[in-house]
Amino acid sequence: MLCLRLFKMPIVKTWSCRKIKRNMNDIAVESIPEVSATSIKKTLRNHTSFEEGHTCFIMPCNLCTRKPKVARIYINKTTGMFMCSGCKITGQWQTFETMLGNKRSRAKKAPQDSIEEIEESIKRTLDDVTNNTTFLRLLEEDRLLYTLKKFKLPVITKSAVDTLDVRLNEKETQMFFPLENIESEVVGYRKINSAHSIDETLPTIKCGGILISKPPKHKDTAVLVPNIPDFLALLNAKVNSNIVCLPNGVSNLSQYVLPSLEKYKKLILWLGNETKAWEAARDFARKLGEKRCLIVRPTDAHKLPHLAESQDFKAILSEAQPIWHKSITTFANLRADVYSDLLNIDKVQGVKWKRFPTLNKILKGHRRGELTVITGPTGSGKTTFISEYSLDLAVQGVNTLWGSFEIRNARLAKTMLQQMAGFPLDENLHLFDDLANEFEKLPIYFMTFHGQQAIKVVMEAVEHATYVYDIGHVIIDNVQFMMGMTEEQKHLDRFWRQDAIVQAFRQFATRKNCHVTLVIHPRKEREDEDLTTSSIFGGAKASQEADNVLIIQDRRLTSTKGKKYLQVAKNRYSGDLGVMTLEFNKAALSYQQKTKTKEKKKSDESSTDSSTQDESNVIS
Ligand SMILES: Nc1ncnc2c1ncn2[C@@H]1O[C@H](COP(=O)(O)OP(=O)(O)OP(=O)(O)O)[C@@H](O)[C@H]1O
Repeated sequence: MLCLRLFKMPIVKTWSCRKIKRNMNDIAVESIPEVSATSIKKTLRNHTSFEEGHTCFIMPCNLCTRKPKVARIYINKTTGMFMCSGCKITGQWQTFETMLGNKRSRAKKAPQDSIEEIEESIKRTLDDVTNNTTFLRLLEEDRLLYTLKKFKLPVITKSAVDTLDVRLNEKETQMFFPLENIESEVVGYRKINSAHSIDETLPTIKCGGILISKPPKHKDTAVLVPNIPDFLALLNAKVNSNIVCLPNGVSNLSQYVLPSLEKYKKLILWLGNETKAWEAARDFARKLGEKRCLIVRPTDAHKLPHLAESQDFKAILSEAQPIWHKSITTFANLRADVYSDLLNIDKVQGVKWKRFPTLNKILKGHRRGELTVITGPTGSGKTTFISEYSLDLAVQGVNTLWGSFEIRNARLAKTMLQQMAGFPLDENLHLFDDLANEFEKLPIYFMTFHGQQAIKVVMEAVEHATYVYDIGHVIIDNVQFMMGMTEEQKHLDRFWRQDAIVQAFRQFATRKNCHVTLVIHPRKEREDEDLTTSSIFGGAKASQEADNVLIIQDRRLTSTKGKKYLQVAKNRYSGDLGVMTLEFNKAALSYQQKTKTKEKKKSDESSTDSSTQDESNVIS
């Protein structure tokens, strides 16, 4: 309860268990709409004419009463989320259906109170910023130079600054970049700080505003960059395309900004050379429609614009490559991919754990699109370990979705918080707020399922979250909680049912380029024997389909000096196998590997028994 209250967890009504909850800075509860592009089309056809855009269905808005011009409604093809360019109302597909009069309710109007609320919050933000700031372009040249440097922004020409309606507060500590919606109306600001804290979108990302260069270029092309400095560097270079700064950088691409990008036929993604940026480019392209996306390949010759302002930007943009390959392709088309894979071998190997260097040695890193299965005796610490392994990755920006069916989310969050802190929380309650604030910033989402669930329902929630939050790592603890029987499954035995679940997650991981970690209990085995890949419960499917198999082995029961360790029993990426000793720090609930001094290493090597000397034993 303490955790619930202090984590500001929203109270979730129980009308449906099909919810995903973000219990951190964004406390919105997202219900999972049961929609597909086909079902949306079918409903729309019965009511009105519509166009099919790259990411949305677009139709005139007959619902909004105060139209500035011809207002249009944009309906996301994947989630059914709608947004009106006139009154700015936005909501879930079910609400839209209700407004169309398709459901039980006969209401045919958008709820006026929500429209007023949205308009009011936009107006308040715009007034607030206008009243408390002046245009950056009004500064004298010397002062402008000084201010740009203070904000660590590229030094751009006065004529480039003149094209933007950027505003500066009186103290010259905050800058406000205008965000426009699809109708080129300013609907908010992106606020940056001279103290370099995290940028803020005002009033909310739900207004769908993006930062676009001015004046608009007639060409239907836009270059998408992750940061304001990149935006300014390209603006200064007068590239021949529109420039758009993504509101959340490479962290995620919100569905609310997709309508604002509908008008571009060609999008060039220039997101940078980091692993995260590289993955984001592929994910975002899928969301934006791969066929209209080109990518600036991450090579050393293509740094982000603000990192090397002397690069030939125009040449780099003209060499951007399509991300989409036809079903049949040739090596000539793949050549650029192969080259950049080889050039970025370290990044291709995945995100490295900070806490588990031995895992990096064996597995090389955590890669998208793979399936990891972890097993171990009951109570051996599977959840505790996976919690820390996923926390480590989330701290490094891996967007993570947890499905904890066995233990409550609040308890899991408490474990993670303690692992992040490294000390017992109950003895340090005075530090709680600071820690919780830090934890809230992590891209971790929790599914609110508890107890037995049908695989279909879970998969829908996982697919939805992956689209909306750009999830890169899904953890299911544990698979046995999806074995509940539906009518069609009654004839299948438990092994077959589990195989079907593993198969579903395998396909999901590959299709969505998302890493899935499944916790699976072992079969009943003799306690004095080590577990092996064939000890995993179910048929052979789990170990066959998995890219990585991790087993927690507990030798403490069979040997006086025996330890607990994690065995990598399968590793499809490099083939290396090995073990990592798990030394438990109860105060931190952590298995974090200690960095040993040379002397300690020497004395350990001479004293460990054969079963445990394998601290970082890699078998190639
Ligand atoms: N090496 C360890 N030594 C002592 N206690 C541990 C160790 N690892 C985990 N624990 C504690 O043991 C308890 C059970 O751990 P955990 O829930 O992670 O195990 P599990 O394998 O996931 O369990 P289950 O099989 O029930 O799913 C927790 O309270 C955890 O803090």
